[in-house]
Amino acid sequence: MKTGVVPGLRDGDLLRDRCYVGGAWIGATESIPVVNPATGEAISSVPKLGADETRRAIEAAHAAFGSWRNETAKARAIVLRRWFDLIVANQDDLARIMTAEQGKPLAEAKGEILYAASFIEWFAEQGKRVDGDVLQSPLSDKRILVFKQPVGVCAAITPWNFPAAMITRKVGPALAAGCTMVVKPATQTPLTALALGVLAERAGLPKGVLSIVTGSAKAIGGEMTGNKLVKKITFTGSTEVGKELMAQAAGTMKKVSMELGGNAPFLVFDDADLDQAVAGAIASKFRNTGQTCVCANRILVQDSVYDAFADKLAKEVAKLKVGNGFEDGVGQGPLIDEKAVEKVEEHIADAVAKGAKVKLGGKRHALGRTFFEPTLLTDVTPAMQVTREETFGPVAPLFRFKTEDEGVALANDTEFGLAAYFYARDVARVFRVSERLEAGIVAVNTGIISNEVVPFGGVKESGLGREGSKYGIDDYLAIKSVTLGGL
Ligand SMILES: NC(=O)C1=CN([C@@H]2O[C@H](COP(=O)(O)OP(=O)(O)OC[C@H]3O[C@@H](n4cnc5c(N)ncnc54)[C@H](O)[C@@H]3O)[C@@H](O)[C@H]2O)C=CC1
Ligand SMILES: O=C(O)[C@H](O)CS(=O)(=O)O
Repeated sequence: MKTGVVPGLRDGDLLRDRCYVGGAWIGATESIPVVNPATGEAISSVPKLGADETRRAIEAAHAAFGSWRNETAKARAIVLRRWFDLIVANQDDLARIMTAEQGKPLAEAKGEILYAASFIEWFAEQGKRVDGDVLQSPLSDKRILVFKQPVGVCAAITPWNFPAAMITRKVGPALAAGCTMVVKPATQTPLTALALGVLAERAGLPKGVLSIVTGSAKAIGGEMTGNKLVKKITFTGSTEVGKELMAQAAGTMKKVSMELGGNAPFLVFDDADLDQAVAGAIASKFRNTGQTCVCANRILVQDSVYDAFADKLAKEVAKLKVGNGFEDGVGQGPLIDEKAVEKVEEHIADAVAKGAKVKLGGKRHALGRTFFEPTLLTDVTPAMQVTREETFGPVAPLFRFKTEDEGVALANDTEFGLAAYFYARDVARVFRVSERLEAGIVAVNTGIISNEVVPFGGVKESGLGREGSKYGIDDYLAIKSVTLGGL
């Protein structure tokens, strides 16, 4: 196996340049380079697979489904727990592979590995609590039972910004429920996914239960959404692609789960603790260099505290260290690619052209490549692109509002509804605003909402379904009623 360029990697066997299909590691005549976004160096390469290999993975998942679903939930949990233990034991190597291919600081990557592992641990247990029902029959000669059964072969397509967690948040519940799964990771970050496959194999996951395919997104996605053997599609990524996949899946009536784009408002009311609000804004806005779907995308500050908040926030943003994720103390890695930098520049230029002011940053970092200065914009108005589009970068645009009603109306003025944050201390206001915000995930006096217990998902055009939590396994189950007559 190619070891590639991953500083400090101890177990080179985790770095795979082949795909895991039906329990075999396979290559292809063509390959796709995997590049370190911080340095531009080629780390490794992965096979350019297409519809044929995807079909092979789906058929292997179908063949494995019968025996995997017939295992007891406890037996499945034992294998998943072994996988969890191996992920935790290999946390450092997995994080190094992630930092090399995605760029996030090593400490943040280690955090993601534990976050990813938590979904395997959580759903190993949740699988054992999938119970049916015996219902009160309205007829004396009948009994009514409810069975919850695994939907079957599932297919997952995942994004580059959380190369581990977005995979385990899908594979965990699917396998715990008794389903089998084929995963297509993002083209930019396949190595973390393949390393997770190595550990799943070491954990004793039966061949075919999990496959990981890399290559042409359209060809692989087309096979996943069109193949009759696939009963569910689960996708995390942009709303645009999510809609495309949903339309493709409709042809064979597949279940779909969609975790899509966001445009999170971050409200600071006049009764907020401003220091807490600043800490929350830093945590939410600049996590993963602003490349998460739940990042604060619009920071809305009540008039009377606007200047004080802006000054405090500027002081903290100025402390953020930009650099290679392997360097100590770096809190902001590179953006994933040149296209991402151009989108950030476009949003800043549009805002300034329409009257916004750059209080801090505003341009590409002196380090070059895809590094960008953490940026604070003030006097931002709803006429600007940053209001409507997800920046997906380290830009904090500050808007003003006067009244609570105006703040909530501004916050809700978007077709997205994934996360929403606000800082306030008045209890009545906390309940009023929590209930009025149009989002699937609301955070009060905190900037971080991500753990395995929280039901994660959006409303409006941010998606369908919930991942993680005690609800996350439901999307991988089908409810069957059984009526016994003639009693
Ligand atoms: N709601 C959530 O949890 C998340 C949402 N996102 C959203 O995704 C965007 C950024 O992530 P990206 O990876 O650039 O999104 P993307 O939608 O371009 O790609 C996501 C995945 O879909 C694949 N893909 C792209 N086009 C496809 C097609 N036609 N058929 C099949 N697969 C296809 C990609 O290869 C990747 O694996 C942002 O809008 C962000 O908000 C990203 C991560 C999490
Ligand atoms: O891809 C994302 O942005 C994640 O869903 C965000 S989180 O789950 O890590 O908060």
